[in-house]
Amino acid sequence: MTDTIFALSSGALPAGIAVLRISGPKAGALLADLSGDLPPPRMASLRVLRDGDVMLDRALVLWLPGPATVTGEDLAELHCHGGRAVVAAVETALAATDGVRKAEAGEFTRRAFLNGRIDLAEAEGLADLLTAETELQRRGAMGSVGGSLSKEVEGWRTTILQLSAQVEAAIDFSDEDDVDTIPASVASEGAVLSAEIFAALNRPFAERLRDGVRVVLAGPPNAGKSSLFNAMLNEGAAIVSAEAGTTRDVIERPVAIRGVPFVLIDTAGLRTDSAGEIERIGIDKAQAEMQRADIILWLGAEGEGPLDALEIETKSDLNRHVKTVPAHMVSAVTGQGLENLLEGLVMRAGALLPSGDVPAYNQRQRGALMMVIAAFKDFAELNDPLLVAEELRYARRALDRLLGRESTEEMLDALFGRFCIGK
Ligand SMILES: Nc1nc2c(ncn2[C@@H]2O[C@H](COP(=O)(O)OP(=O)(O)OP(=O)(O)O)[C@@H](O)[C@H]2O)c(=O)[nH]1
Ligand SMILES: [K+]
Ligand SMILES: [Mg+2]
Repeated sequence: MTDTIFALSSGALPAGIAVLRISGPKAGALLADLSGDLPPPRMASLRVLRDGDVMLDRALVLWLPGPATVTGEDLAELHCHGGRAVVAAVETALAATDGVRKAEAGEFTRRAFLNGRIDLAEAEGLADLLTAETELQRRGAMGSVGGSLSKEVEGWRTTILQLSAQVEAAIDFSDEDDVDTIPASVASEGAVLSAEIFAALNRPFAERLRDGVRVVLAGPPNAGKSSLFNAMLNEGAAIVSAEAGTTRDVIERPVAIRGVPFVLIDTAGLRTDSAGEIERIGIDKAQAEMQRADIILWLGAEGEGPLDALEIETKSDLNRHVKTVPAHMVSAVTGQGLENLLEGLVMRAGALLPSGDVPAYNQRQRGALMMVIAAFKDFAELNDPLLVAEELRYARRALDRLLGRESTEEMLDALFGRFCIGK
């Protein structure tokens, strides 16, 4: 029999309320033992919880019989007082029963998946949601949890099944030794599907929301990179001084600007002459960061930075007007132009990040979509229906894997390990 699992599903203790969730075949019996009777299903009831003769707490309890629950199993919830001793006492009482134990990280969600309550893409979205720190990340993850990603993939899967049916019919109706006609519609519909999936692969990746847009501040020594970096973060993270070559190491800070996740990166000033050994290493690192950057703020002489960099005129309080057409003029001292710069970055990030309106695919999911495209690649040239049927099966299986209908234990461990205990 499956273990019955329990965990604290609410936040860290002490807290106003602690929600203990129990899932599995013994959930009902445990609840009845603790609260004296099994309360009516799906209604919050106030009960005194007891372990034998010992009163543990007065709690709001919920009895949610399966399978129509989040885990697909019998479920009970105890809304206790959020003291450490109270929760510890209730947990000890629960664990005393055979076949009942504390849940592992992500185990509730894993059961929901195994019981078909959510598919794998939704579980991944949920993992992202629990770690989301910005509003945009939350909306992106909602796209998976709400099932818009799964719906899109389901649509492709249905098309593949229909194509398979057409090919199977062609095989059935042809003569034994003359199996070489594939309906023209199969090739054309296959090409349309393949193009659609290709377009989806070209959307911004789901990971981009988690990792943030990388903005690198670059330019010669003393251009004011570290000063601007500090001003944008509103903190003194980087050392600023009048000495050229102050910054050596790369300094990076994640920051949410208007709900959009960014990583700001301060780098060593670029120069070839008079740089000592340590500074030289810093310059190499700066150049590597510029390669990786999504957006480069160029604080050096106009036109001397990378082609797609944003020309920034710094120290605008000094009224030097050294650039003819700067994208932004800013002063780290007075804060002039700073808001405009941040606004401009948010606008630029829009094109680089998933919008939340269209599904975004993560690396694992993109791998599956690539396999579908590979299966469709030589479709038009294959005139053996048996081969085409095989390719279609392969494509369908790739989508099944995407949705988790064919998943390995190893992959599940990796995914559900990302969750915290109690989820
Ligand atoms: N007036 C004025 N001075 C600034 C401004 N920003 C930076 N400075 C000054 O310019 C000098 C260099 O600033 P940093 O921020 O250290 O320049 P950096 O580009 O990081 O220099 P390195 O790390 O050495 O490459 C310091 O003396 C700053 O006080 C500004 O907006 N206005
Ligand atoms: K400096
Ligand atoms: Mg610096």
